[in-house]
Amino acid sequence: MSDASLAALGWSDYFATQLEPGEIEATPPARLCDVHRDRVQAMTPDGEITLTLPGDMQVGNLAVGDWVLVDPSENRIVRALEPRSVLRRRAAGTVLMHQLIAANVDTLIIVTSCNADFNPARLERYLTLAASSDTEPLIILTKGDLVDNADDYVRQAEALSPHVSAITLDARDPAALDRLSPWLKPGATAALVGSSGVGKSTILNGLTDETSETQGNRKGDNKGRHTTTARSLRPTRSGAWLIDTPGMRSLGMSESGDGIDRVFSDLTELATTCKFSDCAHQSEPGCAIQAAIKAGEIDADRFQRWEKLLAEDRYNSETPSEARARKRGFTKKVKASVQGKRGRPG
Ligand SMILES: Nc1nc2c(ncn2[C@@H]2O[C@H](COP(=O)(O)OP(=O)(O)OP(=O)(O)O)[C@@H](O)[C@H]2O)c(=O)[nH]1
Ligand SMILES: [Zn+2]
Repeated sequence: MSDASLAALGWSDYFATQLEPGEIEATPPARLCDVHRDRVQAMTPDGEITLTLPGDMQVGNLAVGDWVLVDPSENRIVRALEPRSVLRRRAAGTVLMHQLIAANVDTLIIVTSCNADFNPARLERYLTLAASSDTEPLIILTKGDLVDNADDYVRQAEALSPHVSAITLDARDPAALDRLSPWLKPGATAALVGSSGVGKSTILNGLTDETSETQGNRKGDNKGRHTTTARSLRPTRSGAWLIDTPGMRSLGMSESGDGIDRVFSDLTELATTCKFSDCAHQSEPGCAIQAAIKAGEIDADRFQRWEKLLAEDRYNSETPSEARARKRGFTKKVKASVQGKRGRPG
């Protein structure tokens, strides 16, 4: 197995540095392309394999996109490598739990359209999701062909945060999809999120090719051997990978963590210069936020959306017992304990 063929699957130094000497030969790496309750599928430079889990490992701790080390004699996972990024959602239950949706995603492609779906608050939530999961956000504004002012939408989208790129296109036009190539280099991994009907399937189908030969085929092997195209991790024609699972498509934005601080880094920073450290940015004397709004330096609507996201994040990060306590009226006490948890991993 060559480093080049592993790199085509998304392998990088980030994973190589987690290995002990000799480990890569004894227990070769594989990348998960399908995670089911009873079975895990993985890609290797030699094709796709079905893996079993060791007794002390639960399938819930694995996600599509993860790298694992495999005992080749039994096709059994030995251990999972630390992912570079993780997308997760809050799971229903009595304690605060998370469900893993995808691992090792480089770019979170946020899809919206240049019309009724365009909504700054919704986009900020997705940007927050990208920031809290260590993925790079890219906003795609579809249906640019249906409006005269597509560039206005691009400007509005890029104004949402100091750290975002946006492009507009007609998702049905294959030539337009070529503009995504900087984010879809060989070995790179992307995932698409967005409301129903904005064009996610159109983009996915435009970038992938069901009949293309997959990794198992080598040059010179003309036997026509085709490995099954992975369903959840799909290869693009440019050699990148797209994660497409039902969980990914319906990924909400309830778990924001420190992502909000990163998307609104300019406001977070400005707030540290308010006179009072617990300033609510309403009518306190010496409030830097209100002063900046008055001076026209920041947009009042954006400030309101920031406040709303922070309040929602506090609410969503409550465990059921904290929620009961809040409802009983111990608001202050709960708030303090919930705030202490912000930004904690998993
Ligand atoms: N004019 C135009 N139509 C588009 C564009 N992108 C998507 N469409 C159309 O919009 C409709 C919905 O697109 P889909 O790709 O199915 O949307 P989706 O986001 O996958 O929707 P769900 O599967 O419900 O999540 C289809 O009829 C597409 O042809 C675009 O850029 N321009
Ligand atoms: Zn203030």
